[in-house]
Amino acid sequence: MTQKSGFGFYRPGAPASAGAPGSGTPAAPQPEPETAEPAYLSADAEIDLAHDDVATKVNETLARLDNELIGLASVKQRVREIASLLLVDRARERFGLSTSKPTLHMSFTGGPGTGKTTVAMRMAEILHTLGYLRNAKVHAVTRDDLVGQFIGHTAPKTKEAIAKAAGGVLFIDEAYYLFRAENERDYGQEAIEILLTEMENERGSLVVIFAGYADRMGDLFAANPGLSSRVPHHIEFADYAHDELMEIAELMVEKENFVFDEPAREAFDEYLTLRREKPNFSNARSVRNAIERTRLRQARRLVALDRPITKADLMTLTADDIRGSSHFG
Ligand SMILES: Nc1ncnc2c1ncn2[C@@H]1O[C@H](COP(=O)(O)OP(=O)(O)OP(=O)(O)O)[C@@H](O)[C@H]1O
Repeated sequence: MTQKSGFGFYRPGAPASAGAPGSGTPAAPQPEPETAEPAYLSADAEIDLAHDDVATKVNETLARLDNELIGLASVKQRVREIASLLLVDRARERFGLSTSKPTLHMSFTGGPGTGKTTVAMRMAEILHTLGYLRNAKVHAVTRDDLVGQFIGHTAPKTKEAIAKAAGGVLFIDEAYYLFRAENERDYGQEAIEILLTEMENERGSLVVIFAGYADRMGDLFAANPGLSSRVPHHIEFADYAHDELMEIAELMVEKENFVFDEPAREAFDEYLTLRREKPNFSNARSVRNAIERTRLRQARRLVALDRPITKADLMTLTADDIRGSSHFG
């Protein structure tokens, strides 16, 4: 038989549910509860891992991740693996099978605009659904939010950021800036020490994700072995290939109820070739910015038209809208 009850996250050691309140008749003196033994499932109970309420919600989030992000096959695979591990842990706990509490701190390495923040948001949802986090919030910070300029300023700043993230995810973007090899007395080290303590103490209610370029993150972990040992999950985000960036552009355009006509598609393809060679190219973020500027040029073109406009006009981004970019200059 498939058990369908009690899908709230069940932690061994937590008191068993008190059950329904009384029927209204005067309460007879209740015997002392014997022990607060958790109500584990019986050995012959079954759990439908693929379809119970929690698994269904997790699968919905994974499906959303699949649909909203083009490519990233290995990232999606890693997220799926972590979710599966936690679903199985949860099932084991319900049978009273002891499982060590997982450490869920992570590093997301990769260039800008490769989807790290978006995946962090979905990860937070999954961890919340599975009961590992109290909420699904991601509090994103950078060095400046954690490290002060003067002595005594760093600890309160770091603690405040941790307090804001409590119960959810603390996402530290460009985390390697916390470590400055050239300056032993840099206050970043103080922030790292506090993070380390809180990552251990708050294991059940805070997940820290360190994000940034892989090589520089490697330096941070190499210089801080204590940090490295507390971050067991490493997920790598590759730069997108040209065709993936085209697909990302099409997806973004479609989501906003726009279309590229065929010449616009060709123009955007050329734009990408030019833009990728220039400095500060930021993968999908650059694509999003380019589309926003294209929309500005479309708007300028439409308001200048000396004829009434149609729905198709409002939806269509043309080659001219794209070729107005300075990158074609
Ligand atoms: N694979 C993808 N498919 C579709 N959209 C994507 C993809 N990757 C990123 N995006 C979009 O690009 C934008 C930037 O992504 P995101 O902020 O997640 O990246 P990031 O790696 O955290 O970047 P940064 O470090 O620059 O903040 C977002 O609008 C996101 O939705």
